[in-house]
Amino acid sequence: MNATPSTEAPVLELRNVWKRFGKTEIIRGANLAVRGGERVAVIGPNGAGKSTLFNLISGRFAPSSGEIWLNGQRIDGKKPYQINRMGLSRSFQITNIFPKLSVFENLRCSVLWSLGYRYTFIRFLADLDDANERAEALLDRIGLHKKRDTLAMNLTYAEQRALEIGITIAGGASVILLDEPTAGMSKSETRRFIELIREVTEGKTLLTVEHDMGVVFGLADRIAVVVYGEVIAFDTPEAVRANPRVQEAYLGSVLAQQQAAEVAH
Ligand SMILES: Nc1ncnc2c1ncn2[C@@H]1O[C@H](COP(=O)(O)OP(=O)(O)OP(=O)(O)O)[C@@H](O)[C@H]1O
Repeated sequence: MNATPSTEAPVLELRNVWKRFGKTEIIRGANLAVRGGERVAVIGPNGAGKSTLFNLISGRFAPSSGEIWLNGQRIDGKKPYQINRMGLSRSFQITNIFPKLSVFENLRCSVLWSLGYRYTFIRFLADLDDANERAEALLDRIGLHKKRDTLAMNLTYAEQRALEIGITIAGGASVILLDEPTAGMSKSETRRFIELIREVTEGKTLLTVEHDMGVVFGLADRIAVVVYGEVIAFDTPEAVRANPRVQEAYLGSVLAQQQAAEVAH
């Protein structure tokens, strides 16, 4: 949808970003300019640096050099919570969930955190009408209304992943980073989950690291291909699929493997 060229300023931009661990260069001059509202899948071979890129964008690591911009403000070197308050939210998989709180309470905690409360005020939560309303609305959006009072630890795996997405969007961030959101799901769960992600990120900018090419081609407006710490292509799914450099470096072998796996089943 939003993959046509635009003169709008990018909402997220990496400018010549490098990351070294000791002497090892993991990210080597990465450039990326993501437009508002587009869905971007980041793909590439194992160890290419996809998670490291996410860690740099979300503030877990500071770049060795280069700049990262979010909504017109420089964010490289800022702390994760500062970047979060500036409008970027990253899923941390199920480690982000409080297993002994209910689904509703998990969502409410996230809403409150985004409003500036701390978990030590948990006893006052019931009085906070605004947070309650927002948490109820989130329950609907992620399709867990029937599980409102279920402890998070008793949810199915797919439901936990849905809750994780709810927690990630709870603060109203405009840029959402999801790390392999459908990992570990069956094919039918994956299909449903892609729909959920589409719905809950409508109007937001989404970046997702993904290995499953079905998810990538089903979800992404544009695909960023990371190989050996560089973004070697950033284009529409059709253009990326047809790109000889991408075919050679990554996609040719991955698509062949996936096709072989499908034939085998
Ligand atoms: N904190 C760290 N210290 C040293 N090396 C690291 C650190 N984090 C990541 N690396 C290295 O950086 C390289 C890229 O890792 P990264 O996890 O970013 O790749 P990836 O593309 O996400 O891989 P995968 O698809 O397998 O998850 C790997 O060789 C990894 O060992």
